Amino acid sequence: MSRIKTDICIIGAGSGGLSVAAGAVQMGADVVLIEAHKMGGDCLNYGCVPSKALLAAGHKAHATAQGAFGTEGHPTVPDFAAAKDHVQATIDHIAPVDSQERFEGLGVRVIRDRARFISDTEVQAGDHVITARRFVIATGSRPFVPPIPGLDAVPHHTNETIFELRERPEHLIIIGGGPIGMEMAQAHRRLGCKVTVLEGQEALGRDDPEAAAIVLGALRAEGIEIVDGAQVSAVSGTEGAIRVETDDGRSFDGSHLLVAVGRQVNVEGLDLDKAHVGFDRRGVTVDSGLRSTNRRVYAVGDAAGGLQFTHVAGYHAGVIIRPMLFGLPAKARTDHIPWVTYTDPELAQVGLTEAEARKKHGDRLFVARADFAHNDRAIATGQAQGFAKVMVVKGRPVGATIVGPQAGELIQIWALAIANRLKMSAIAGMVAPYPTLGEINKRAAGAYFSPKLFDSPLVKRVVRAVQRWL
Ligand SMILES: Cc1cc2nc3c(=O)[nH]c(=O)nc-3n(C[C@H](O)[C@H](O)[C@H](O)COP(=O)(O)OP(=O)(O)OC[C@H]3O[C@@H](n4cnc5c(N)ncnc54)[C@H](O)[C@@H]3O)c2cc1C
Ligand SMILES: NC(=O)c1ccc[n+]([C@@H]2O[C@H](COP(=O)([O-])OP(=O)(O)OC[C@H]3O[C@@H](n4cnc5c(N)ncnc54)[C@H](O)[C@@H]3O)[C@@H](O)[C@H]2O)c1
Repeated sequence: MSRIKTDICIIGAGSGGLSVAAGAVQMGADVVLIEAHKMGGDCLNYGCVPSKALLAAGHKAHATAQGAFGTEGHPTVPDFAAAKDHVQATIDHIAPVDSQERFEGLGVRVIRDRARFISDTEVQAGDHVITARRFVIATGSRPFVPPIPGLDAVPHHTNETIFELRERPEHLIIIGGGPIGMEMAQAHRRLGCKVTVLEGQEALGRDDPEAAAIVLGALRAEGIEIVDGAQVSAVSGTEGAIRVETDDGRSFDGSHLLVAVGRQVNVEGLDLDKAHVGFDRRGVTVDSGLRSTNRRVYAVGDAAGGLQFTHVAGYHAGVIIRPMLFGLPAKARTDHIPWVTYTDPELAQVGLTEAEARKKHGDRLFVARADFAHNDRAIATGQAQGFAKVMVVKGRPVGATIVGPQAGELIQIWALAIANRLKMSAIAGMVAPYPTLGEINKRAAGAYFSPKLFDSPLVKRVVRAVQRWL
């Protein structure tokens, strides 16, 4: 048994753990990083990266099939295996950034084994016992596979296996209409599969309903069957002939099954009780500074039990570096976190949705809105569908929703504004290049000011008075 003493011991080399390790070691801390499986975690291997690569392959196939503006479309059956080659090539391209070699090059000691606490101050991983001043739990999450009768006996995929499938599913049934379900639905549809999404409540139910309706309408128009209120209650059959039943007595037949009904955090097996670290099924119990019930132990990313996104894991890393390295206080905010569903059209959100803002701020809320139908660039590119709406309270944005082309890029200015508590005037005062999709944000800011300027009797009186003197 080897004994190692270090400043910071991180469990999990996914988005969160890698960000803490890179930051801490480059600022002079002694760092041990423990990974049981693949460097890069979910995002690189089974999540963001393969899903966006598969969507990109689907979007290309779709654009080729469609043609546009006088260029003839070529409705061929896309090469599904080639799309998977693109997925793997994308992972391979990015992997060196997350690799053991890179982190060892930075000075991190990387241990490839499963870690568990053996006391308040010690973690064991294989033959190593690591004593550290601070520990970081960055163990992420895995797909939740619900106890649906029959499911364990029926071949099914999760995000951990679907990207390996090289033969095109004839008819993919997806249980769950969240972001994973909808992104995978469109990628597979555009790569030539028949797709049915069975959603127990409402598809994209966490998003603004008006924006979600635009995405769902577009997906349905491509031929994806999306069934709301379809709570799956039983599954039967074999590969190629799968039957899914819902609790209202309906049944759906398909060739393949993908389960995408949410995530389960990886906290079991860590022996957290031996370190007096509290947890429940949502994750490690943390305070606003991401510190657990054991003051030496922090949690970041999916394991911290909040929003589950790669950029949140990265943000968490920045938050805990301050107290761990400098002894300074830090708090994690959630009000400025954006998220994007990368369907076509994209759906992006930061801060409060309209409904949340209405509930929190009541009559003080002003919703400033602009439509892509009036955005010249969107018209020129044939993408003039969707909108931006900005929730404004006392002259400052508290939330923004964008649905339409490149919504994920366009939301960033509102993420900046909310993070820095900028006023709407900061956006309205910006000159946006013409013609860009980004003008929609300036126009939304303008929509906030225009009633104050154009509908105000006071402004009109002042202008008339000044005109007499000029
Ligand atoms: C299909 C899909 C698509 C997604 N798309 C996006 C997206 O577009 N944008 C976005 O922001 N987010 C996306 N996400 C979410 C994102 O992948 C996660 O939020 C992110 O990976 C969380 O990072 P993490 O560091 O907390 O955990 P992970 O990346 O899961 O890393 C945790 C690591 O800890 C290791 N580990 C666990 N237990 C132990 C142990 N006991 N000892 C040692 N190592 C251990 C695991 O092997 C893993 O490598 C997507 C997720 C999925 C599933
Ligand atoms: N673009 C992105 O940033 C992105 C993409 C994919 C995933 N993610 C992350 O991964 C997380 C998990 O995504 P997800 O889509 O798996 O989960 P989710 O919790 O967002 O959605 C799961 C859906 O499954 C439904 N459901 C649950 N049980 C069901 C049943 N028995 N029958 C039918 N429907 C059922 C739920 O009502 C819900 O709408 C997301 O919350 C997000 O944090 C992010």
